[in-house]
Amino acid sequence: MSQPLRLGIAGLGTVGVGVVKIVRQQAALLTMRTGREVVITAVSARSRDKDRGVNLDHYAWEDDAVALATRDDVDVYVELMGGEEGPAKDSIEAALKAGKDVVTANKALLAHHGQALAELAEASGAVIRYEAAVAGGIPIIKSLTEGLAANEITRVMGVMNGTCNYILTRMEATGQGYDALFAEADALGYLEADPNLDVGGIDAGHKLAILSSLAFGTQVDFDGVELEGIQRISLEDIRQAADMGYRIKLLGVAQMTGRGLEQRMSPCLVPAQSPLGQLEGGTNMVVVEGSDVGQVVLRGAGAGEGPTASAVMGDVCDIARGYRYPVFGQTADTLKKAPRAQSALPAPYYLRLSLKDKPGALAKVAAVLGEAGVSIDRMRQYGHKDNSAPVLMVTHKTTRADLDAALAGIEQTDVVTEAPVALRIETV
Ligand SMILES: NC(=O)C1=CN([C@@H]2O[C@H](COP(=O)(O)OP(=O)(O)OC[C@H]3O[C@@H](n4cnc5c(N)ncnc54)[C@H](O)[C@@H]3O)[C@@H](O)[C@H]2O)C=CC1
Ligand SMILES: N[C@@H](CC=O)C(=O)O
Ligand code: NA
Repeated sequence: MSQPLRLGIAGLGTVGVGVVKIVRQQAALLTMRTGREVVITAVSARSRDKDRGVNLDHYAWEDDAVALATRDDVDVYVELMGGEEGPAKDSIEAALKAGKDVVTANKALLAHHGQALAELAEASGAVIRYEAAVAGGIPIIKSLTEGLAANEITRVMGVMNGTCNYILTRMEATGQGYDALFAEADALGYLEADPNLDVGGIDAGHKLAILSSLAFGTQVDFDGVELEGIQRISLEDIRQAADMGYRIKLLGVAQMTGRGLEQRMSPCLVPAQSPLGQLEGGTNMVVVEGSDVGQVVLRGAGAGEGPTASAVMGDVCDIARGYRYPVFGQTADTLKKAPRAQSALPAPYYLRLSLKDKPGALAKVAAVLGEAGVSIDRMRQYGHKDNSAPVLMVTHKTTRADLDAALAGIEQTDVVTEAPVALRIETV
């Protein structure tokens, strides 16, 4: 039998503890499947004394992640601390420079520094694996880099943030507000250290940027993702959408067009009975369209201890077996910088407006929409609060550019009491 594969794990939170448990509980299975014993030699986290429900006595302790990453008895550095800068970045760079393979769940880091890290890995002959970084337990990175490698990918889309899907579906099911649901998502281990990354759509945007690189052979371009979070979605929006046969999902879409790479992550209405519409709780779904394979749909747990640790350990198994390929599926020097493009594909939009309750207000809004070339399909005024009158509209198909022009015009009128909520309706 080959030498054991020795892991050094930095970060002993939700994911790190999950990884320790799998290494312990599945030791025989891991050896059988990889032909190598997989062991942990050293660990690191902020607090040594914290009770994490797992016994860490057998492992060496390092206070400093860089020291852990470069230890002689560590073959694979497993970074599970998180953060796009600081110890996560420093320690991964140190590991790569020392020629050690890296496994990480850190999408923020890869979204911001993926290209530089890929170049560093290639220069040192090391690999970086990151299945856990996108859609948790769903093997989407492996699917794109291996199973679908012979396809020209035309589109990648999906629901990629467990927290947002949990909050949106639980709001609908329980009528509760954000605060209570944050606490539930936290208890399930879904939240980022800064939950604004979740509800702001940023975490899902990081994931989409990584998938775009793999799908289209481009350098990761997180700043090119058009981002919108779920913070402005109210229970009222969820109920009105349900009433029309839709559910609201934080949906990411990336596609390469003749004009450039489109990447958008925003709350959208999708048909309630569609596969995306039926996703509950922390479940994610990724849809890939390939030139030869057609459409492939992957669904599973996008966050939480077990699913995320499962993905980390899948990467560890690949390294134990000796699978090695470039970080984004092709060498870093072949990854292109794609021009950015806004979606030109027209779609209907859901609009929720809060109008001043006075004569002529609605007429003014209708006029602005008309001038921008946005026509109204359906409209409903559904009850007054104080001096405002909530109005719901569904537009005919329109481009985002025309809609943005209309929204800007509406905000300039003196008849709205707050910025409109505009959600694309996807017929997926
Ligand atoms: N929780 C989840 O469902 C998922 C998490 N991830 C990613 O996995 C990584 C870890 O996430 P969680 O386990 O949820 O986080 P966590 O907050 O539960 O645990 C983080 C661990 O890292 C340690 N740590 C953090 N900053 C540190 C520093 N500066 N120096 C030393 N130790 C430090 C903490 O002490 C803690 O042990 C993050 O990159 C996250 O985005 C990815 C997919 C799913
Ligand atoms: N905070 C993330 C964790 C997994 O990536 C999420 O909720 O999806
Ligand atoms: Na994954």
